[in-house]
Amino acid sequence: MAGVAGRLARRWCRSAVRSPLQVISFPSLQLHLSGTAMRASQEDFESAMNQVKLLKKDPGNEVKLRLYALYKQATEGPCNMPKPGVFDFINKAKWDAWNALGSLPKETARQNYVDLVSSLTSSSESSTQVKPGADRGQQEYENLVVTSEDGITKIMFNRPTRKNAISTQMYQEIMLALKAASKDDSTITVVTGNGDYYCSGNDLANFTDIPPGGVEEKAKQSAIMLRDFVGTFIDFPKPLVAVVNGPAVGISVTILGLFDAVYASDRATFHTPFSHLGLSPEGCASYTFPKIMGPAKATEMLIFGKKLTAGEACAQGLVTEVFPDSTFQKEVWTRLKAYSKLPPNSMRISKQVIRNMEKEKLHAVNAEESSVLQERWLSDECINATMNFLSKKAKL
Ligand SMILES: CCCCCC/C=C/C(=O)SCCNC(=O)CCNC(=O)[C@H](O)C(C)(C)COP(=O)(O)OP(=O)(O)OC[C@H]1O[C@@H](n2cnc3c(N)ncnc32)[C@H](O)[C@@H]1OP(=O)(O)O
Repeated sequence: MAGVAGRLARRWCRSAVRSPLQVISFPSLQLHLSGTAMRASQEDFESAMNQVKLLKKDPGNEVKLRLYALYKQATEGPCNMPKPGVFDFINKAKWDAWNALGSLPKETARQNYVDLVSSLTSSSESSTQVKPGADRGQQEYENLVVTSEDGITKIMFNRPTRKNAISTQMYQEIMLALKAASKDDSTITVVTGNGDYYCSGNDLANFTDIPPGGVEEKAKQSAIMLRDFVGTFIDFPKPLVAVVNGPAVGISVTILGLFDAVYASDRATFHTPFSHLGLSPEGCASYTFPKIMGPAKATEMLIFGKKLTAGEACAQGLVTEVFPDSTFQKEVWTRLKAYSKLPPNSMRISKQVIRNMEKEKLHAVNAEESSVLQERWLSDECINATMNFLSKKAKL
């Protein structure tokens, strides 16, 4: 283990830790954070405070609630306050958000708070550059092509030479693209892949970019990023559709349980080889998959790594409908264009009604899965499997 970690460590690059501690104050919820975050210097703190003051837009109640919850968790630990009454709407929403963090450690909550504020500053910068409804992204994103047409924003994974494996930068880009899509004037958002694959999951080379803090620090940063990434899907407010053009692996499969519809080519396969990689499920699949397909079928996928055909995934409820590959694009886009003309507010509200009861639970599951994976990434089983893939000794 030490030898392998050492080999990984030698490949580590820079990655100076930028951890601003910020104070955010908006009229409806006065949120203050004081004290010192784990890795934030006083200088970072002051500069971050200034950045927050420059935010042009109120980030909205959902984000403010998350900030509130993380702040409370970071400063007071798990929620142990009595639940406010049902008619005390604001305090109940705050209590719900805090309580949903369960036993998330104070340190992690503190760091997540800092990261959230940092992502707010970058997404507000990007949203000022993005024109709603316009083709927005070819130069803005390195690993995505984002277009908006006919009321549909399409987010396409664009690393076909690596089977659309999701690099660290790509996780960030997907979060930014989703945040922009949630605010643009499209009615439906679609995620798809360029090339023969939909997505080969996490880029296994992500774990070779180790920061000065070492593998433990890397695992911690990855868990934070994973939690934020999956959280963006949980909170996505509009109908979200996956157009699965080819094989899908790992995290690109697990998050399908958070989509509102999944259309698949009959070339697509669905594979979550977590045990083979020394990992454990993420993307809320430990909760959504047993719900969707029943525990026995979920076990075959999530524990034994059984690869499903598109037809099998459809029979088990993970996929909405399968199309022959030869007509896949035409049929799916014709259908989506028709759906995109439905009244947008009605669709959003229906999604809320269908999903909102589950949100709290999903955030708690996400936090738990991310913290379990933080440990897994440091295990011999996982390090050896990653090294085997990277040294070309193993493939799925
Ligand atoms: C960090 C925060 C979040 C983490 C969340 C946890 C997520 C978990 C997961 O997603 S687990 C799943 C991880 N994915 C894999 O294990 C897939 C690995 N890839 C393969 O087994 C194969 O590449 C394949 C079966 C997907 C495709 O095989 P084949 O058709 O033979 O193509 P190649 O192997 O030649 O692939 C072409 C090129 O792409 C590189 N590549 C493909 N997938 C990945 C990947 N996931 N990570 C890194 N690189 C990948 C592959 O190495 C080839 O590169 P090369 O041309 O050899 O340089």
